[in-house]
Amino acid sequence: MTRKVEIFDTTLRDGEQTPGISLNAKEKLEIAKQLEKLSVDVIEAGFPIASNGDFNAVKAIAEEVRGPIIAGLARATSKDIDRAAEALKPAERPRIHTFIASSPIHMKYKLKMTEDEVLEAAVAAVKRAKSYVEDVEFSAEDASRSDIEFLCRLYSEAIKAGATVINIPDTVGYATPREFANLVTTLMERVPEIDKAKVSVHCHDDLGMAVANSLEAVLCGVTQIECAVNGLGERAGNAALEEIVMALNTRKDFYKVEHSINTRQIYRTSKLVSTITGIAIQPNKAVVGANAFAHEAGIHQHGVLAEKSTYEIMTPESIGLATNTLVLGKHSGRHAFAERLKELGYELPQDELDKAFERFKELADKKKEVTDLDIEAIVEDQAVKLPQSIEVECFQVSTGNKAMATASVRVNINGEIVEEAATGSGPIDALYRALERACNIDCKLVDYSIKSVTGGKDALGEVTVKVDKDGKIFLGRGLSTDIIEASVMAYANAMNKTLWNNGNGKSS
Ligand SMILES: CC(=O)SCCNC(=O)CCNC(=O)[C@H](O)C(C)(C)COP(=O)(O)OP(=O)(O)OC[C@H]1O[C@@H](n2cnc3c(N)ncnc32)[C@H](O)[C@@H]1OP(=O)(O)O
Ligand SMILES: CC(C)C(=O)C(=O)O
Repeated sequence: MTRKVEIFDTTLRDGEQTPGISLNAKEKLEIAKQLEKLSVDVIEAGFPIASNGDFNAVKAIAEEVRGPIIAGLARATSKDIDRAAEALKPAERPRIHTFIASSPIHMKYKLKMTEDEVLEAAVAAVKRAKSYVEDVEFSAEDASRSDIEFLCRLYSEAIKAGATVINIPDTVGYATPREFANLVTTLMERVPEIDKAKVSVHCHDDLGMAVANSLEAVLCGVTQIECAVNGLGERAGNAALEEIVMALNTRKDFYKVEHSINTRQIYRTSKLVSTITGIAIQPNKAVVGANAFAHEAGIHQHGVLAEKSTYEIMTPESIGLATNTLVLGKHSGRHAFAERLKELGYELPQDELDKAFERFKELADKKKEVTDLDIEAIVEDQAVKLPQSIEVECFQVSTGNKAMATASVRVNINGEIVEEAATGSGPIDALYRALERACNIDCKLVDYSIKSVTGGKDALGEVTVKVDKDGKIFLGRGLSTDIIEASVMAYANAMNKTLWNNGNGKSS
């Protein structure tokens, strides 16, 4: 039978120790209910002695959440254990998690206790916890920097005292995967009573090795992993739940273990935790980051369009995400662009598609990401385009609150290059006057409007103008990330139409 690894979620305890997070009982309960849906085996709901608020949160979770074991943390002291027991009273499946540090550094400087005193406190704590609940977890804090002889003695005595779970923490994220595997294996071999308890690990991410260390421990035979959603936790955080679970899933061929997590709830859980804690998820975060299922490069997009597994080792659906995304940007290719146009309902003939793709690439050089609205704007702009008799080759404008706006333009009118300059009440007015002079068209601007077609600082601006020429109104549109350029394009577009109306336009 395949071994099962239990997922002990400590988002609400160690996760809450993330600098800047303080959750109230209602928020903790909401997260706990989502963790229940995620189907974690254990929810460490808090540290009841820490505050009345945390006591109440653990109690509320113990009252309302059914299914997972509900754990409360306690130092190896009577008052902590009594408080934890009190908070956990309503739980269907309570667990008291008691701990004491075992490393020379912690014992000498923090606890000011000898090995024997720590051993005695640990045994007394486990026994006291056991007097309240059947399920007692014992952790030797800073195990990875502890003396192995002492550690074996400590775990052995904790199990004899009634611990049902012994947890091996890499409290300060110091161990390397090989060292941590050696530690776990040594304890498995040398603690005589170890088969009477579940063996757990709790890894921190100070050197970015929390997930790797936890997974190494799985290979050594541990049956519980402690982790937190989005990798939250003290300092650099804990092993990220979603990374561990998806590694076990995706590489089941390698780890060969079962777990109970409903992976389709991962994305929702991650979002909820991020929203409630206010800790944003970095875009390149494994599994749940915004880019985890996004492809930008043309070669990758082409591969994914042909067969998703070319560049996706797990499906977005498996974590509860509707779909992957092909992000259109400067690295994208024709395949992805054409596919997006199709999704947006545009079926363009090849020559128009080529033109639109060219404009898309020009825009992508200026913008980080080209959105659907940008693409629609490009296609629609192209659809209404008449052959251009007037092409603005370049323009320049200078303005200031204490200076007269001056503009110059160079225009190609049916192959003839004309340069002109003008002043105006503002940069747009100056440019429009220069354009009128260069094109020798006597028209009047009757309406000017500008709007942002897309969001962000690098959004496309769309300028629409109405121009009166001999009593007739001509509409012009311009689109650019530069609103001055969009204004020039819009006016040139309207003037171009006046020429076509007069029969002066020329097919380009
Ligand atoms: C590795 C971990 O993540 S462990 C969990 C860490 N989490 C937290 O500390 C969050 C909640 N903590 C708190 O609210 C507070 O620290 C409390 C309520 C637990 C204790 O507060 P205070 O009584 O004011 O003590 P303070 O936090 O300043 O110092 C810790 C005390 O606990 C002792 N202690 C630390 N760990 C343990 C332990 N496992 N068993 C027994 N005593 C311990 C320390 O030696 C120190 O004792 P001292 O007051 O006699 O010097
Ligand atoms: C309480 C223990 C498990 C802990 O949080 C740690 O050692 O990091």
